[in-house]
Amino acid sequence: MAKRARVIYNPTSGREAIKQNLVEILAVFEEAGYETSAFATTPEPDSAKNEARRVGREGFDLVVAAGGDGTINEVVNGIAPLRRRPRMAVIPSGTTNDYARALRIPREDPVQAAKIVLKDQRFKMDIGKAGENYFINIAAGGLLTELTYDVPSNLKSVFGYMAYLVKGAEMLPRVKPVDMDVEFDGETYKGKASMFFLALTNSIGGFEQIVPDASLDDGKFTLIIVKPGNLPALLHLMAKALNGKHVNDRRIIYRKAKRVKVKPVDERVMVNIDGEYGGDAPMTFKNLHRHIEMYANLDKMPDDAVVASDPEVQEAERRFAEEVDQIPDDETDLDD
Ligand SMILES: Nc1ncnc2c1ncn2[C@@H]1O[C@H](COP(=O)(O)OP(=O)(O)OP(=O)(O)O)[C@@H](O)[C@H]1O
Repeated sequence: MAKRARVIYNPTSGREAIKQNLVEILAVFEEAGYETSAFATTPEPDSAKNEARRVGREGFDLVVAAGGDGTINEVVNGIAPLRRRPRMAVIPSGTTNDYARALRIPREDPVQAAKIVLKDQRFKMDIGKAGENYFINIAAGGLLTELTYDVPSNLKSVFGYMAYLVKGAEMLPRVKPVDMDVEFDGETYKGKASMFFLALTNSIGGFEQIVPDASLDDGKFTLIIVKPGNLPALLHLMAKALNGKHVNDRRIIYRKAKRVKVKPVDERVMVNIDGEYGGDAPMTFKNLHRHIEMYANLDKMPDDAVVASDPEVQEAERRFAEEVDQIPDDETDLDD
């Protein structure tokens, strides 16, 4: 029987880029040997997820998630619980496109993104399970969580993670460290933390240095716990994170872990999963090793200058650096 592919696309995302190129995109998957059909998502919740699950159950061989990060996350959530899971491909058309960045898939032209399938390069990617939800990029609690809800989406789209940082500088006085127990692969952190995050890729909001050594299929999350600090201390840490120098900073815990449990002692901690609210802690996070087979561009590409070359991101970086520069060094110590 011919291999079957379903392109699940968000007709509204990225100025309708996918919709406008749909005929060509379908032709690419046909050329790759798939009998290909398309499904346009609707505004109803879980539309992409339900369709992905349906075709997965029907035995389709490939599901193509075409849209923004939200659509891709839904497709993953649709197929992740299935025993027999179809392969996945990604055509980015949203604004941040973190997954496409991590998979080195072209982000400007959806037809070029589709053509990655013709290289026939695939690998089995780790995904995370957070409570009952699945994620492929990041789960976070504390500062980052609040920021994601507060940053207007147009700002988020232009500046990516930089927007979180700039906005974060304004919000930090409101961010209270929370007492929590974090268990990770037999170790425990007990104490106050400003934020924690668990990353699967090294691309978070278009910001590639936060997890400089992330591997997509090592079976482990990169866990970062940010210990409490005053406003300048945290800003300083973020400035270091801009060039990946935070990994050995004593104000954070930086570990690889397969299983992480976060338990706040008595306060509410909202958990952000791939950019959306995903429930409250206590929550257990599991790394599902090599769970989804994914088409990617596995050729070694030149070091990504992508973020740095974006003038808007550069401007955000400059503004952020200015703010951090105004902080006297002696204020950057921990206040715990
Ligand atoms: N036909 C549609 N009409 C209106 N909204 C839709 C439709 N299909 C999906 N949506 C909504 O689009 C959202 C998902 O957007 P998606 O992540 O694909 O793109 P984006 O928001 O442009 O990208 P990004 O997340 O990268 O900013 C979901 O909230 C979903 O309900």
